Amino acid sequence: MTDQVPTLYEWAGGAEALEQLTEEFYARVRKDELLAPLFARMADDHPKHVATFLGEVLGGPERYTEHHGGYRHMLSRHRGRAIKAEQRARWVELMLEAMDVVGLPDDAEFRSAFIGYIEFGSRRAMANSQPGAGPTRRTTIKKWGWGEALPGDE
Ligand code: HEM
Repeated sequence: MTDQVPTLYEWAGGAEALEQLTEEFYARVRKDELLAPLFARMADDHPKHVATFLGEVLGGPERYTEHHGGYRHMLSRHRGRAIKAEQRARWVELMLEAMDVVGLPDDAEFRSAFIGYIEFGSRRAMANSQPGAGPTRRTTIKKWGWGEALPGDE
């Protein structure tokens, strides 16, 4: 039975859907007064890399680990950035907007699981970005699943 449950990655629509999401999201980030300064030197392929990272988190192929430096690279990109609480909150807000604009599935089960990860990941990113943040015990990308509500639950 459990084998038949799709991954969040499959449910979202795979790599293509996640790339659309991050393109839409970073287009908003670039225009946002709170976030634009943090991302002023972001490379053109940044949205694609974050889509690859999210795909791995959501149970898709482990491409970020295999080709983009994995967990440690992601961590190094947040280190020292001193992300502020209001910047994190805006990041989450724009991500939720982008999900609707690109039409990610909007069933309660998918959204609660995905948003749960967005909260988790953004809070970790903020904590690890603070000056003097210590080393993390984690060395690999955290995987995220459906949690308490599987697809089709009422
Ligand atoms: C679920 C939450 C998050 C995930 C999954 C995530 C993921 C990533 C990844 C994978 C990279 C490296 C991309 C690459 O390999 O090129 C990155 C870089 C970065 N992230 Fe995040 N991030 C998250 C939250 C945040 C938040 C909340 C902020 C700030 C408000 C932030 C700011 C940045 C910045 C400034 C960079 C470097 C951009 C550059 O290259 O100039 N991230 N993030």
